[in-house]
Amino acid sequence: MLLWAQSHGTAGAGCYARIAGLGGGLVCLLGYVNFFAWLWACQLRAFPGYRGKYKNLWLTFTVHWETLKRFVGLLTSPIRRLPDFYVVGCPKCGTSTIYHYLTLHPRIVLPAYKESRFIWGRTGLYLSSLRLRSLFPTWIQCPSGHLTFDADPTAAVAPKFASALLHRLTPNAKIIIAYREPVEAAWSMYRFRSRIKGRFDFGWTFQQMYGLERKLAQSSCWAELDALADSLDEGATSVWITPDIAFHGVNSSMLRPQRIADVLAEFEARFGQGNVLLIPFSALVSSTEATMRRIYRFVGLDAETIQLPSRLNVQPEDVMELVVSKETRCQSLTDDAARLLTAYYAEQKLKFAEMTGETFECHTDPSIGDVSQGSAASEDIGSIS
Ligand SMILES: Nc1ncnc2c1ncn2[C@@H]1O[C@H](COP(=O)(O)OS(=O)(=O)O)[C@@H](OP(=O)(O)O)[C@H]1O
Repeated sequence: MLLWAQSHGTAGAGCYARIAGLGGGLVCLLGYVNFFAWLWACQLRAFPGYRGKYKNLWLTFTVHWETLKRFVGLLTSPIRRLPDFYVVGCPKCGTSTIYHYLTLHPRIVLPAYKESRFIWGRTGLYLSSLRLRSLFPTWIQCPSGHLTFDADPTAAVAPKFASALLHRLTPNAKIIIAYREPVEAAWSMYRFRSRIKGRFDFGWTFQQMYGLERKLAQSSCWAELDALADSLDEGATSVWITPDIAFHGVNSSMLRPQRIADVLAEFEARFGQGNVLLIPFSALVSSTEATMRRIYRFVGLDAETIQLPSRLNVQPEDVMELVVSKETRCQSLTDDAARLLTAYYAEQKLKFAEMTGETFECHTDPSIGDVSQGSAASEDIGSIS
């Protein structure tokens, strides 16, 4: 080529440069297309609600901007921080409110997302320290004396696996667990999930969603996750999950994550009791400001001098990229749902009470979660699964 360019003088050299430029451009374009397709397969798997937000991924400017940010995130992983603390649950227990208040503290630096969904493949099915770092600020953005965190309550879906993974990657992290009367929280999740546009279960009835989750509960995925947790406990520093595991994790967000006794037991077993803070939903609702100051103190931040709004109710759609239908399907808990959910959580509630001495306060309806209804409904649970 060089000899050809010499024999054809400057015109030949210009032509050569153009061909090289075109070739280079094509390689970059193919690389980008490849990365884009891979990244959005991960994003949509971990966060099906994105489908409602972005109708046509390829034609949306913000999607390309997000793609570039994630590319830079992955490239610069080695100089990024790992989270100092996690809000691991439970869903529908005020985690968006907690997240919002955390963002108000001057010594807290925001992660890329409110919920990383890292354990469900946000950065691919290979889960390692470098992949996790890519979602958090660099050491320059988050210098010493500052903290960063992840508020991902989907960790409560598979607490054994999540605690084993997070403990392996960040053994000194602190853990915050908000909890709420589980029947009420599960019902809140049903109402929410059935209104997220773009999800396959948009508009579903409670029976449909309950049936799906009972079916997913039969899968061998949960045993696979437990085996992965064992390998992490034995020293593995990274694991691969499967697309099937990711699907089960993301779509089991109504029933499983309210198994509060299991969530608490798994995280305490790995991180130690002193590093786990339980936040009752009732305290968050009645004294949001004081509860947030408690959280700041727990993670080692100044809690006294900062000004806070007194009582905000932040909804997940305010802090996540979701489109939620305004139509509110059947607001109050149906008798049928109350029976099924009460039976489902009866054992967990007793176990939690034994572990902590805490009881649950109900906000929507004091009759919710009456354990006496439990045995009558246990047959229904069997028949649906
Ligand atoms: N301050 C305050 N007062 C009263 N209620 C509050 C408050 N903060 C959060 N909430 C209620 O918490 C529910 C949302 O919880 P999450 O943000 O954890 O949801 S999610 O898991 O992120 O989807 C959602 O509950 P439901 O209204 O029952 O759906 C919010 O209304």
